[in-house]
Amino acid sequence: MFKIPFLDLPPLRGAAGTVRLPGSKSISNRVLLLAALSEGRTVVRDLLASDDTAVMLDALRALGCGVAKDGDTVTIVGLGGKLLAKQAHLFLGNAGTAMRPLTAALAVMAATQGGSFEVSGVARMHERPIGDLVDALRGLGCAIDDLGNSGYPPLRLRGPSPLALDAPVKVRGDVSSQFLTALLLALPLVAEKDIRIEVIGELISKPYIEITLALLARFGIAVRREGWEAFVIPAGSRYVSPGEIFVEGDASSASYFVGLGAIAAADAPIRIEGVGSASLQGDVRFIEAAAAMGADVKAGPNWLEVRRGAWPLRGITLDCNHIPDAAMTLSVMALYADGPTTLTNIASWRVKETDRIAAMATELRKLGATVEEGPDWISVEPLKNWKAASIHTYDDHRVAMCFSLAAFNALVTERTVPVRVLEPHCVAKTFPDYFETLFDVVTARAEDIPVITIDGPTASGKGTLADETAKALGFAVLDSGALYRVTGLAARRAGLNLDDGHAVAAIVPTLKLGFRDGHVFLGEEDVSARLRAEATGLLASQVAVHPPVRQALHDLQLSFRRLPGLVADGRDMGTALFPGADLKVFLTASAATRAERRHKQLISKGISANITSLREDLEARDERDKNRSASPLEPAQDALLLDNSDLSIEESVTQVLDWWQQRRPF
Ligand SMILES: Nc1ncnc2c1ncn2[C@@H]1O[C@H](COP(=O)(O)OP(=O)(O)OP(=O)(O)O)[C@@H](O)[C@H]1O
Ligand SMILES: Nc1ccn([C@@H]2O[C@H](COP(=O)(O)O)[C@@H](O)[C@H]2O)c(=O)n1
Repeated sequence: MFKIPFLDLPPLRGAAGTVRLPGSKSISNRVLLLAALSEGRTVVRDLLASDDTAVMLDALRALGCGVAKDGDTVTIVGLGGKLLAKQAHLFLGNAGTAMRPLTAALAVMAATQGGSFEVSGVARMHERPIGDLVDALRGLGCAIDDLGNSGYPPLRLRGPSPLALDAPVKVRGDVSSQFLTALLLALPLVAEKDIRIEVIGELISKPYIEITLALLARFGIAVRREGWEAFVIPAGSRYVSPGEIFVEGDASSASYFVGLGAIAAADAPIRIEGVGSASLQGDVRFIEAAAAMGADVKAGPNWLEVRRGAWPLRGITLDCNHIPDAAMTLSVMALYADGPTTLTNIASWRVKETDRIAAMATELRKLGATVEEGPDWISVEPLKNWKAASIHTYDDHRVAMCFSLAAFNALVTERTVPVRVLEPHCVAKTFPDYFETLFDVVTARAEDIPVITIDGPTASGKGTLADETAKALGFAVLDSGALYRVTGLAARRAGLNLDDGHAVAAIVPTLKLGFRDGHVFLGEEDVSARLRAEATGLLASQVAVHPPVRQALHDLQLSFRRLPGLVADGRDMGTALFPGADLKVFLTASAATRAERRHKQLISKGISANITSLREDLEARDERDKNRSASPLEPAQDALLLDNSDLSIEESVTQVLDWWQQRRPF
């Protein structure tokens, strides 16, 4: 996950490949609660690992459930409907799928078994309505205290208190379908007689209720549905664990890749694994909306293949009540259409993680789009004159994921712009590795992928500065010195004459190099520590003088230029490898400072060293690097010089990030 303040997406141009979706959020949290209410053990496979499931799991632990995690499999030992803990304070973040059902289940259990439970969340959760559910539960006889504003969390659920289950339980269905879901999940716990739930108003988001009913059936509860107006939980209902259950991929998350295929999969399709025509989730019907806009979609039971069909996309007008979450994706696809796109019946957007109608309208306008909005609709015009924009994400995962599709503006305009996504880690709510997954299947022109080069003499701090800068921007790192070091080491081990450039160059293609978690592998051997030895540095500078060796390493170094960007450190990054780099830094420090730092570095690793000979070695290495004919160590003409003799690491990084920001259009 990109845990950084912003992520810049350079212009993207194509897409192809296979994406495996994370588990559905809606199914994951429902299944966890059902497993917790059942008796015995339930093995839940392919569970979504995200913020929302994490708060649910924490809550279940606090209530006394057994929870054992092994990768994306979680085993729950349920309560069998009996409260083990009679008091708990449950923090539920911004997870509506945890807040609403837990409120109902705990209110009902506290009423019948006694206890006191507080449920709270982040500030936005305390602005998300729950009053209709609370009213329904109070109507039943549950004792619920408002701990903040009436009608919103936080709440206290306490008991015992007598329940009146003879009359129908009434709940509004026109604000959030989660209120009805919460009652459907909670009331089987007390269904000694038939319990009838009646919906007031037009029920929205019906497909989510279908998920609830299907999962209830898997756990032994056969709810009788009377149209969408009434639901009857049969007398004697009892949760029975299915033993093992698989969570299907998240259909709402699929929408970004369906949109991606429609916009950018011009040659080969995007294959999406984990949802398909047999999916329980209503958002799978997003494919119909995407097809109406022009996407070419094929569907199997648990997979989708999407490629570009009509281009430009077609503007549409669509009632999106059945796909409220996925529909947000359409509003960004609309930028690539041939006419306006109007999405209606989306009032629920206003009470989600943020006011999504306002958020989408504001951020689309930043890109230059003409957008109109109403209480329950949004209309977006196609965009021709794109502006580089810094997209605010409102702590809303879907805003962040949707706007990644704006990075394909190169497909409709000559004047391409990058897109900055602020706080990209908000995707952790449902799809922590969203951007990594996206980068695996999209393509950009190499010259569009930003590069920062950091060249300079030995021990000036290039590697440290490159690592920290890359971390701040989410970029990859090329430690080109490591490639010369590994070549020198391998040549020495092979007994080669290091003055024979052709012989040394010939072993480069045979090296079985691996780069994993910041370590360098030669075959199966982790040679990272060996490479950092001073002696290996000297071997490196000996082999680095040969043009054939430099040529042999050339393409390998270029291959590090990957999305979303690269920081490359070495001696000739700005002069030879990336002459068009967006920012070039030439980093220096006095020889005395550098020798002192290297000395400290070695001593801290428990390696004894002599500061005078270290200084002699590094000066000798610098001399050789400066005076060789092939790509000598020298600043590029357009490099910015940074002498960090008197700067801390943090100050150096801040300087480079300032220079970088000055070059950005945001
Ligand atoms: N600005 C700085 N202030 C203090 N110490 C620093 C600074 N920059 C780097 N260092 C320290 O100096 C040492 C050498 O830094 P680093 O290994 O990054 O240099 P390098 O230029 O990449 O070296 P080489 O050329 O040998 O690969 C490290 O211990 C690092 O923590
Ligand atoms: N772009 C580069 C990088 C390194 N070298 C040579 O490798 C030696 C080791 O580099 P470190 O950065 O790991 O210290 C260095 O002294 C150079 O001779 C190079 O030529 N070009």
